[in-house]
Amino acid sequence: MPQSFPFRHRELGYLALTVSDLAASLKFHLDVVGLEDRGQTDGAQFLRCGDRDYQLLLVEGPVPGLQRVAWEVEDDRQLDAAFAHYAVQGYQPAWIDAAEARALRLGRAFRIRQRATGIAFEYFTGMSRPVEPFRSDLAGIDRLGHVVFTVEHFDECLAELTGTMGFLVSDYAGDGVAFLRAFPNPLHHSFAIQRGSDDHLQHVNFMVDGMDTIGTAVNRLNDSGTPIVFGPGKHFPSGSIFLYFLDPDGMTFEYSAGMEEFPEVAARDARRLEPSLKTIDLWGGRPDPRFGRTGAIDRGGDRPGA
Ligand SMILES: CC(C)c1ccc(C(=O)O)c(O)c1O
Ligand SMILES: [Fe+2]
Repeated sequence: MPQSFPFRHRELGYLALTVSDLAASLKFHLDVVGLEDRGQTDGAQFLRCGDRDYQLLLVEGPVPGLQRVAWEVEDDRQLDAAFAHYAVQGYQPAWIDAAEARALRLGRAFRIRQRATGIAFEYFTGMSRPVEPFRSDLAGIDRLGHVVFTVEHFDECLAELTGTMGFLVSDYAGDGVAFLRAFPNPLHHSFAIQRGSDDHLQHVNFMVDGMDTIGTAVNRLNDSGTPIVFGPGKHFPSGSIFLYFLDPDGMTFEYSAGMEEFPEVAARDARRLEPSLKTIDLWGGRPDPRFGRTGAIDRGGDRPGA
């Protein structure tokens, strides 16, 4: 991390997703995935798996995919610094208005659009905090973990993420995958990109509390008719045990247990891992063809910063 970088992330805050049938997706996320229902406002469904009010926001629409990736920064000073930084860099950041912030249960937030992909990034502070800690008896989820995109212009995207957007590379798999941490958050990756022939959502990850939870999930997913598309297996880069499955729209979600953490100072350098299937699954599994295929990137609309 360059010492001069002007803002500090807290964590990946929430993801806003479009789903084609909100009732079906809500049932899936409550009864199969194990998220907590935090209610609806203006047709948007809030779902929780962490210490803030929500980590997933579902909105019904014709094209399933990602609306935005939202990052919590450490405090209001960091938010103002991030806004000023993006303004100087020519991103034209736009604050959301007070009514939208209230509807989203946030203090303040602004949005930009990533140049290489058109992905909307939101930065916020002040999401409301429930008094009760989150507990997922069904699925043992600890938190929203990371989001991964397939991108057409991989090199430009990576240069932007590490150049102007404040991410650090934890590992590469060949020259086709980069795992990125949101400085100074210690997780090996909160964001990753893989090289592809177009831009789309690859998967959304929930971190869970252990191997038993992954094993139990295999049976729960099978019993509910949820397609498992990769795993259980073991990722070499982060050292996690993983399981990928599809939501009702065919978007890929992942449970993973365990992840390397990085110190803020004197972190190890990024490794360039061999681009083999073994790097992705040390146990020798192979993904189903549906793995990481579905999920459009919403590049427009009527939201501020869009
Ligand atoms: C297959 C994808 C890109 C992948 C690879 C490795 C890890 C990890 O090491 O944790 C992931 O989480 C992935 O999603
Ligand atoms: Fe993942």
